[in-house]
Parts: sequence; structure tokens; C-alpha cells
Amino acid sequence: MIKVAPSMLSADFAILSEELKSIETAGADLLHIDVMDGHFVPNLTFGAPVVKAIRPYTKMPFDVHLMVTNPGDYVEEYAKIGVEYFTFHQETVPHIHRLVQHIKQCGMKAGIALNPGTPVAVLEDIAADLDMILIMSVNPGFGGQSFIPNAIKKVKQAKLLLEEVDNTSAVIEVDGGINDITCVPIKRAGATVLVAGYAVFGASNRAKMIEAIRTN
Ligand SMILES: O=C(CO)[C@H](O)[C@H](O)COP(=O)(O)O
Repeated sequence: MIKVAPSMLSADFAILSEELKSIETAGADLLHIDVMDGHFVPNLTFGAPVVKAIRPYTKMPFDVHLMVTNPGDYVEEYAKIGVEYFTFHQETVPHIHRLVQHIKQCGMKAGIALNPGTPVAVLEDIAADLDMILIMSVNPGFGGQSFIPNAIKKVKQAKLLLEEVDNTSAVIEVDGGINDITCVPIKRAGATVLVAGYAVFGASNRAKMIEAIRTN
């Protein structure tokens, strides 16, 4: 029921394919891929060419989190690569309904992410169409930050909202500062997909950490 999605942001990029193999063997359910543009967030990571290059190296479904000002420009490119979830930030797009439909028409699952300062209520009129709500529990841009506890309340609100619109298939994902301790209240609140970067890649035993996040 609970899925763990290690964030590639904390991998050693110099040996990326080995890092992917390592977390897949350790039991990761999804690969969380943080695409950052240096505009929407103050960090620049990688884009579609890198995501395409790593696709053959793992069977893990790709969970792409776009922290870019113009996510709509990349839908077809990521669809061709074969990503499972295409998640963009509500703060970046005025026409969220149009973009969600486009993502789905291109054969991907559509997610919307919310910064810590953005209320869940902005999703009221789109919640029925979503495959994922991503609650950020840090301000996006960097791995290894501390968990912001207000995310727990927002997960409960997102769960209620999805129930209200009768969307039981959408998942609630939480991203930022998740480890074997912070995962506990977040799961109790209703999150079922937990992103963890530093906690997993920095662990001496990655399999143990993934299992702890899943079962604690
Ligand atoms: O989206 C992100 C940053 O914007 C990362 O996915 C997130 O911070 C996960 O890293 P960590 O678990 O180390 O906090």
C-alpha cells in the first residue's frame, strides 16, 4: 500500500546507473526525478535528455517532478520517454485544467505539487481529475532540508478533498525531509507515496531505510 520513491537528487551523479540499480535492488517502488530550472527554484539539475538516458537502466516507474516555470512545454518529450507520473507545480501554471488534460491525453498520470505556502484549497476544482497530489514538506530546490510539520495538516486536507470529489484512485505523495521518523505522522495523515532523498541515498543500509519508511 505504501510506496517509497527515492529522490535521484541525492544520488551520486557520477555513477548514476549504479545508484539506480542499488535502490531498485533495495526495494524502491518508484524513482522520483527532480527537474529544476534555476528560475522557479534556485537550483538547476537536469532535464529530459538525462531522464531519457537513464530509462533503460531500471524497471522502476518514473515519477517526474517538474520544478520549472513552463512545465507544459515538456509534456510530449516526457511522454515519449515513458514516464509514469508527470507532476507540475500549481504556482507555475495559470491553466491547470488544460495542462492536466494534456498530460493524460499523452498517456501519463497527472500530478500537481503544492509549495509549503500554497493551500490545498487551490485544488478544489481540479481534484477529481488528478492522479496525484504532491504536498511539499520543504521549500523546493534542494535535498537534505528539514521536514516542515504543517505538511501533515495539508495531507489530511488533501485526503478529505479527494474523498469529497470521489477520487479514490489518486495518490497523495509527500516530498521533503522524509525519513524513518517523519514518515510516521505523514502516513497516518493519509499519504501513500513517500519521497526520500537524503534518508535513502545517505543510509548505510538503503534496503533497511526503505523498509523502515514503508513500515514504521
Ligand atoms: O523536491 C525536492 C527538493 O525540491 C526533493 O525531492 C526533496 O527535497 C527530497 O529530498 P530529501 O528527502 O533529501 O529532503
